Amino acid sequence: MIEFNHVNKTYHNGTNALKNINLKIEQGEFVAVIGLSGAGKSTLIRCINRMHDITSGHLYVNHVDVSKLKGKQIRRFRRRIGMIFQSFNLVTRMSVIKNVLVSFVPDLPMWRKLTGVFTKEHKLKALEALDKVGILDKAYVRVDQLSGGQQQRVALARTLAQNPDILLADEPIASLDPVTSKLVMDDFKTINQTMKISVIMNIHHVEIALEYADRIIGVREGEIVFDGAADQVTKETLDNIYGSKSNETPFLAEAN
Ligand SMILES: Nc1ncnc2c1ncn2[C@@H]1O[C@H](COP(=O)(O)OP(=O)(O)OP(=O)(O)O)[C@@H](O)[C@H]1O
Repeated sequence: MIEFNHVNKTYHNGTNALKNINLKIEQGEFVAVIGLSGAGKSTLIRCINRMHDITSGHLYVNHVDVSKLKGKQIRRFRRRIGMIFQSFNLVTRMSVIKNVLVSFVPDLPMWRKLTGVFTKEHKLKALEALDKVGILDKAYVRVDQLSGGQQQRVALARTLAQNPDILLADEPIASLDPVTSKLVMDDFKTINQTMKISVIMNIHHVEIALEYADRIIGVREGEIVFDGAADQVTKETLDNIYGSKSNETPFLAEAN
């Protein structure tokens, strides 16, 4: 479970990115965080795995007080929380399987990871993770020979190999075409449903958020202005989250 208790986040330049956030996310939920650019979505997600420190309040992940973690504890804590980025974060000159294998040696520097010798068991686990996202046949292909959607699936497989409880995804489909985006979202959904991994995703495509997520959190100027089931989201909800800009945004036209 993830629990925010009166959480505030102020950056060094004085930007108040999160204001009194109170939130509980149970294990296995699929949550989409939506809102305008600059609303605080990334900050919200990145506080969960301590990529950002909160300024005040309490943030618990599986009853661990995240702010109290130090050094090695943070690295160990992050192993159970996968993170997927818009830019995939892969080593593109290397094979797909090597990119997945690095997840087994999280504490080594990247050069040691990539030159490291891996056990047969690690290789089998990596292949299994690739199979789960449907790209087993690409295991020995260089990443730079794959499409964007396939690269995002490699990133997903690398995260799955870590055996996470939680998957944080920061705009995972922002650089993908609509068809590929759906395929990647299908993977997230399957992973969420079959492995009971919580998915917390920051996403700009509202219609996709409503289609795939069970729960929608609407953020506006650092505050949660909506928190409810995807099927409860109305045009008024979106107007409240996006303000007057909602009418100008084409992807909102399909909602409701
Ligand atoms: N490292 C930082 N230092 C200072 N201010 C920051 C930093 N990161 C984000 N901010 C500010 O905090 C606020 C929230 O930013 P955040 O990136 O969380 O928004 P977002 O909703 O994810 O936006 P986008 O959809 O454009 O990624 C914005 O005003 C932003 O300018």
